[in-house]
Amino acid sequence: MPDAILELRDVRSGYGEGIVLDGVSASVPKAGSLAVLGRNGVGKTTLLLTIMGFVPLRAGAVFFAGEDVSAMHPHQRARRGIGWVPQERDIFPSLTVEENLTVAARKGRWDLDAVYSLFPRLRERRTNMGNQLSGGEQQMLTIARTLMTNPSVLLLDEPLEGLAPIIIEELTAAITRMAKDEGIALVLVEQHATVALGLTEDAIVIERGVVAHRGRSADLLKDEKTLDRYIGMNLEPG
Ligand SMILES: Nc1ncnc2c1ncn2[C@@H]1O[C@H](COP(=O)(O)OP(=O)(O)OP(=O)(O)O)[C@@H](O)[C@H]1O
Repeated sequence: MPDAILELRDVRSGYGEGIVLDGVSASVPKAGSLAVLGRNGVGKTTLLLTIMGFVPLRAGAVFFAGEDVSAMHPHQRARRGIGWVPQERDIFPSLTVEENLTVAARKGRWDLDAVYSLFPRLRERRTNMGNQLSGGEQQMLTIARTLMTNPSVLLLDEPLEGLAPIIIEELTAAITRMAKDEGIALVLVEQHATVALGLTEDAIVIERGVVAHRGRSADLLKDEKTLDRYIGMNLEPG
């Protein structure tokens, strides 16, 4: 697929002797968005870790902007433009919000003004230390910090996990705005299928190491039978 920013070809990966993903293929168009769905433990996080290079490939390949990055270290992939937003809210606790943002900065459309306009709460908290933030604010800062590196694709690992409804609303609004940004593609791992499908154009469902279903997010959102079969109860946040 020539217009793909990210492409996984028959990806096989796992931990030690164990194989988690066993032939996963998927692609994300430039400025497109892909939801990665599936029950607990099917390998959604492993998929993101494999894209970043933290979990080694056993077979297959990962292409970014047409280049095979399979043999590259995670920091090389990050420098190429793959932005990873980990689940565990990775910020510097003893730096201020603004320092957390500026240490990550690379030239591009996402600068302090742009991320503050996406997350007004961070502008209000700009002089607070990282460890003085609520869980939701830490999640916003983790996303904003990755945006400051001006990635071409952003990998989001369960960004809404454990957050209060009001913060979930703010974050989904921000993710919607990011998804509309011409310059950035999204891969969104999320347990809550309806939220993830509302935020993305395309979706894959992983089961037993392979892509069990793929399609347009809007179509899957209406397809209760398929959702129930592959994902079960995790349809709503909370
Ligand atoms: N560091 C690790 N070492 C060994 N096995 C691991 C490791 N991390 C994850 N696994 C296993 O790999 C499988 C996939 O885990 P992964 O976290 O990718 O799933 P997930 O779909 O993201 O799950 P969840 O929705 O619960 O976050 C699970 O069986 C898990 O126990």
